[in-house]
Amino acid sequence: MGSSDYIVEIKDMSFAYDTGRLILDDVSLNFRRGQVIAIMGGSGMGKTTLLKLIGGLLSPDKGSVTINGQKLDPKNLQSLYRIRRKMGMLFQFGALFTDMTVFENVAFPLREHTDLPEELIRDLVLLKLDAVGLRGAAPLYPSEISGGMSRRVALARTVALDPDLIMYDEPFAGLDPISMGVTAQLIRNLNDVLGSTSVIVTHDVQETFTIADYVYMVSSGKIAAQGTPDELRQSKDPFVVQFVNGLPDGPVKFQYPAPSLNEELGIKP
Ligand SMILES: Nc1ncnc2c1ncn2[C@@H]1O[C@H](COP(=O)(O)OP(=O)(O)OP(=O)(O)O)[C@@H](O)[C@H]1O
Repeated sequence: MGSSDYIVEIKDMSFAYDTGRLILDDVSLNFRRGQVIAIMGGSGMGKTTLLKLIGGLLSPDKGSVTINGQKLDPKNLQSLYRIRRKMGMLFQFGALFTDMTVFENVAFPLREHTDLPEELIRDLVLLKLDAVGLRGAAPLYPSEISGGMSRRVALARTVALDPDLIMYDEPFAGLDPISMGVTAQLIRNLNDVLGSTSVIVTHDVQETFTIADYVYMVSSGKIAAQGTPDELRQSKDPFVVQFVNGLPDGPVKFQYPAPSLNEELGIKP
């Protein structure tokens, strides 16, 4: 473990894809150990890109990402794999392997990355499934369980190797309100039980504010606001007010920039 209070330190980082458009523009953020951190913002604001940069799947054009005191260096693959081994990533929907049982899905990372004996794998898988309330579903196939249950199995699989840092991309997408609440509480509980740090990328203010310790709001490549959920709820910043209350128009415009409608329809004023 690094000595710093922060498991992730991002310093003056900028990133553009090949198209050249700057997706992240000189952002700095630090994730404190043990916390649940949310990254929020509208569609296409670069949230998933940020997770990929933290996971070392992309590398910054400028600035640095430090995990557990070790700077990510895309050229040093060995170090990258070692760091990544302590990360759990659940990317959008986290599809399960449909030809494997629930048990085998959760066992998969253990079999891939460890040489643990079969009895120990069995115990670890059952413990993880128990933590998400699905020990009884171990012999079932993904086609035999609901979407909400599949998400919980994917959570169990993500934490199978006891990661220090768990990243979730849109963990609530496509879930009914009850499953959303269950998933949110599970993310919080798994984080606390495992003593890890969790990062959630999401649009969902309601669920996120109930479990997050700290929230970053991303807009136009910058950190537009940050704080605890309480601080953000009380903020008078028009961007934060619009986002927290889900208002259709505000500093973030409902209309994509365009000529006036009259002009475009050829209507003379
Ligand atoms: N491989 C890529 N090549 C070029 N541009 C990309 C690539 N991946 C994403 N982008 C662009 O980068 C921007 C940020 O994408 P990203 O997926 O990080 O946003 P996001 O905030 O996670 O959005 P959403 O909430 O809709 O998933 C978008 O405009 C997207 O079109």
